[in-house]
Amino acid sequence: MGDEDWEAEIIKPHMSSYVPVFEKDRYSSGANGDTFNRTPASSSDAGESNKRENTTTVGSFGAGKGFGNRDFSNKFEEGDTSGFWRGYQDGNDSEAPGASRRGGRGSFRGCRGGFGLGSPNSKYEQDEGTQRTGGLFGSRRPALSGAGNGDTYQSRSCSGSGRGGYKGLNEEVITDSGKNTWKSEAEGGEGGDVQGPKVTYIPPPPPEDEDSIFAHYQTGINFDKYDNILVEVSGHDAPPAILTFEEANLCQTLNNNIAKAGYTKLTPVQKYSIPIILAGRDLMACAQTGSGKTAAFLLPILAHMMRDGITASRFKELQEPECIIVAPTRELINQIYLEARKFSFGTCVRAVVIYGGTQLGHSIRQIVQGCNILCATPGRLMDIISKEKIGLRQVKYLVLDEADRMLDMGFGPEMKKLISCPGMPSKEQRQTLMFSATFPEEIQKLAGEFLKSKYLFVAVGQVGGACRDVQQTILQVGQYSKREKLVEILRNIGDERTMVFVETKKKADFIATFLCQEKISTTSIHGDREQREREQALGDFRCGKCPVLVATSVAARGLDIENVQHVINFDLPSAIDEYVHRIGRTGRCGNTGRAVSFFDPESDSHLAQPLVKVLSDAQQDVPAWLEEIAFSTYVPGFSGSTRGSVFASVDTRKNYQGKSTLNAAGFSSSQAPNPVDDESWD
Ligand SMILES: Nc1ncnc2c1ncn2[C@@H]1O[C@H](COP(=O)(O)OP(=O)(O)OP(=O)(O)O)[C@@H](O)[C@H]1O
Repeated sequence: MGDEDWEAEIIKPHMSSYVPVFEKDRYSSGANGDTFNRTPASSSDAGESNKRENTTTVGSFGAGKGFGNRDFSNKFEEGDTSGFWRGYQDGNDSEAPGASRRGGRGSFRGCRGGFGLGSPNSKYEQDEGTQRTGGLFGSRRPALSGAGNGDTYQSRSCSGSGRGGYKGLNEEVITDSGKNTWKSEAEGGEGGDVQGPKVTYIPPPPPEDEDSIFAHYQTGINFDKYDNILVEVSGHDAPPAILTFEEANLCQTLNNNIAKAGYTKLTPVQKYSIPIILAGRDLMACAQTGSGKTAAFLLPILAHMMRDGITASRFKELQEPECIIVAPTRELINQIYLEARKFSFGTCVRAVVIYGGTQLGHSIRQIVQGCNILCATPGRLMDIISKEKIGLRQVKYLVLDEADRMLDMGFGPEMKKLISCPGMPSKEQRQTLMFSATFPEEIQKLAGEFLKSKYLFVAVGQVGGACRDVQQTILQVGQYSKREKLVEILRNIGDERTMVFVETKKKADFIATFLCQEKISTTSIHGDREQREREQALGDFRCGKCPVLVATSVAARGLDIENVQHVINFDLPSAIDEYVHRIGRTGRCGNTGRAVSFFDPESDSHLAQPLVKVLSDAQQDVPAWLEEIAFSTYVPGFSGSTRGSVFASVDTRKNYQGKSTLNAAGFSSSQAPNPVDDESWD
């Protein structure tokens, strides 16, 4: 997109969006069971929808093929290799780059802009539709297309035209190793080399009233048990932990905001991280999912800003934020932004969020109004920097949330570009903070490039009460029995909020559709859905309208949703760390939750050993059959990723000689008085 384009976009008025929801009320099986129908939200929707429908569904299951239950099941199990099923069963489906995305196998090809969803914003949408239809790239939209009388649910509208697929703004990338290292934004950003369809989505502004800003959920019955969790701090001259918010000596406004947020007690990661950050140290912190890492970095950063007498940000074409926070998914960065807005309430600190899948002009408009804390996904951040709307000279704090993901091969290159951008202060001149629930050894080594050599490492243990916050069950379920088992479990669960994780985007659509057919209100989120659809899906799940959310790993990290009581791993992820993040969507902040995982020995045997380790570390029952598989696939020297028996990850600075301290959180300070050879570990 050229420089002028975003300015043109700016004058477009905000348009509300129409978003599909997989919901039992709005879907029904066709009379003959062949077509999965969607009742248009209104007749005008339908009209608009049909007018714009321009979908070629050759080989896809929109063309009168089965979405009736029986057909569905037969095709799946008999291995029909036509249309959707072929793509699906090949196991590559939309995640794979190359051939399968570009068609050639008959699945999900040739759809050019066909998103037949009715929208009252016809002009606006038509513009978008025109671009999609006429453009080089096929629409990525998971169309619910209004074709003919009954709308036909097309799970994935297409994956590119004959001229090669557009790699979307939010792709899950399968690397050569087969490891899914999706990255949300970095590919094909609006200002990047790869030109995609013009993105016009403007997210609705968050509510402004104080009650909404400070809305929070209750800590759970196990919150107090956090006090017994072991914490290890490694590195030297670590400042002592604090036991209370008062000890942090924050300014009155921050204290008020903390109280309004309902925080009365520090979590272990906060007890250790807040004083470390206040002391100006770089930090790598590894703590259990849902244990308050966001506030652990936001509060001391804000405290510093207030202490330094930050001046109110004002309108300027080039903004120079003091703090940049990056996270791997759009939804997560938005959540972090909302936390930043909450804690900075009543101060002159202005937080801004920008992320892909939304109109670039909108991002720029937000920034030019003033920006002290910039929350961004990597692709959009680099776009905005290249457009010279953000200068980096004033950056004092760089935060990588889900840091292991931010540094892996998906986002690592983007992050390296960021720290070598002109103007970005060197690591000696800025404070760099990394947070995650998992820190594999190889990633810790990469992190050295970003952190001062004397950074501190905080590892919060998972033994004690918190380990039982998520009750983990592993069931041996073969591929062809999974759907049946899923329905059985969901029927037992009733209306309790449940996230169902699957491995691929197509499968997410497929399972969501299947569940709707089973009259279970379901929505889905994955990287091929339009951003407005993703946000709507999350909204519907959050408010309980759709108590089941089918998701790919795009939703595995960071999302903090009240009352998620269950996580079901319909497919296990390829890596154990991802498993840890996924089950962490439940059992947050001292609440309890359950995770059920379908283990298919055909495809999941490589996970047996790390799973046994994770289960036993968390004091969960380990099924005998799993132990047997783990034993038969025994890999000598395996240490369960980088896990120790107490901590999810440990400091891997190999020749580290400093004393690390192991304390029940908050009971004593941690000091590591012996200086270490700072470079010795790499
Ligand atoms: N001290 C506290 N008291 C009460 N609630 C808290 C406290 N700290 C955090 N919370 C709440 O706990 C929830 C989880 O926090 P947060 O999302 O920061 O966890 P996290 O450690 O970043 O999780 P993940 O690893 O999944 O990203 C949030 O709703 C947050 O508001």
